[in-house]
Amino acid sequence: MSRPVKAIGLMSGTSLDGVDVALIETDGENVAAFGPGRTYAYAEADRALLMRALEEAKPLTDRSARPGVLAEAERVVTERHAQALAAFLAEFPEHRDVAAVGFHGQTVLHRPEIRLTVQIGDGPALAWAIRALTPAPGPALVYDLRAADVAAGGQGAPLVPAYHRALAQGLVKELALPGPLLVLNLGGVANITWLDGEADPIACDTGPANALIDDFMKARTGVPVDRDGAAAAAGRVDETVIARLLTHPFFSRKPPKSLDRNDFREWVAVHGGLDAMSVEDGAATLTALTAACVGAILPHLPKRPATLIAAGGGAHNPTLLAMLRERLGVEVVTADAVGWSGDALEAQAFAFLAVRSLRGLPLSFPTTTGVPRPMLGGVVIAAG
Ligand SMILES: Nc1ncnc2c1ncn2[C@@H]1O[C@H](COP(=O)(O)OP(=O)(O)OP(=O)(O)O)[C@@H](O)[C@H]1O
Ligand SMILES: CC(=O)N[C@H]1[C@@H]2OC[C@@H](O2)[C@@H](O)[C@@H]1O[C@H](C)C(=O)O
Repeated sequence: MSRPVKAIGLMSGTSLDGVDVALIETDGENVAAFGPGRTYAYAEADRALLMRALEEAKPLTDRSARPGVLAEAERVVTERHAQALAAFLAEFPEHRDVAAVGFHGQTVLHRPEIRLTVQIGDGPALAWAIRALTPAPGPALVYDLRAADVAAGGQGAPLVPAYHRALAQGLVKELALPGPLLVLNLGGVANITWLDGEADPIACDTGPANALIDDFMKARTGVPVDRDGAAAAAGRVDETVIARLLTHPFFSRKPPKSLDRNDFREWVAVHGGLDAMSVEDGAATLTALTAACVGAILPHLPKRPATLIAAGGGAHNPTLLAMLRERLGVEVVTADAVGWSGDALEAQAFAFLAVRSLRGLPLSFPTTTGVPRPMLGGVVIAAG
């Protein structure tokens, strides 16, 4: 192992729930130690602004353009990240000597088929803000981590597989979990990494995870979450709807493949029949859809996974975990149960990727994003 450094990852995911901040010690190949992780929730007004930004980003063709509300959204995203980092370093002053910060930003549009992915968040402005929070020379900041992959013809997502692989190496040794492993992130969108010993990891997005559930719950109850899957547990799954929704051509495509947060919104609005369902039945059907979409990836994998490790916010939803067990017929464990942090995993991954970027190591691979060759990535603002 090269000398590990302290790195912080900052992630604002597709669920638009807040800014995740996490610290790890890493050399970009292995993880020497996990530090703390925190989520700083967006206020309702910020969330509404980001929702509008997603709408207004739809016609973008230039990834640097910030028309309409996007300029304000970028300013707010940058400010919330600076505030989140300030709060984190105030709580953990012993980590002000951090060497690297990975800044994902907020994806507002993802169209890899036209080589376009747009993450808002002003790297130079955040680097400036970080200078005031850390002793000189301060950390290097790495941002815009998806652009190079997409420009080279890759999907630009998911990027966490390199991190999943690093973590799984330790796990296989320590816990002797039966493989192959499937690491499942249940954020706004769901993505998987399939890991089998020395084989190249296979990764892709699988379909919606919480975004559709959150939007449905917000529209029907005013609260954008089905807390602990309570509504879904009380409802009845409409299997006809699930079967109809799974006819979308995305599900027959082999990995690598990736999604925009809202790719299934219209499809579900047209084919889901949710308006006619009770809150419980709608929640149950959308939760089962998430599990069924993960099931739909299994035929595309070289070998059936023996263990599924669930991470991301959806891992807190016991109804969803039960549906995954039932539909996939695999052992389902949570990331926390294997000693990882399900809530901090993505932010940790961007800390890890920042260090990889600084060391000139690839972030993505032909089997994870479909990029033609292992790909470097990230824009670096050096310390000092
Ligand atoms: N106790 C809970 N019960 C049910 N759902 C929950 C619970 N806690 C979190 N969630 C869901 O998890 C979501 C947040 O997940 P997470 O933070 O992993 O998403 P993200 O990182 O924003 O998304 P992505 O991984 O797609 O970028 C919330 O929007 C909510 O729907
Ligand atoms: C374009 C984009 O931001 N994609 C996100 C999104 O949220 C989950 C899934 O879709 C995943 O592909 C990706 O995030 C994770 C962190 C990734 O790149 O691995």
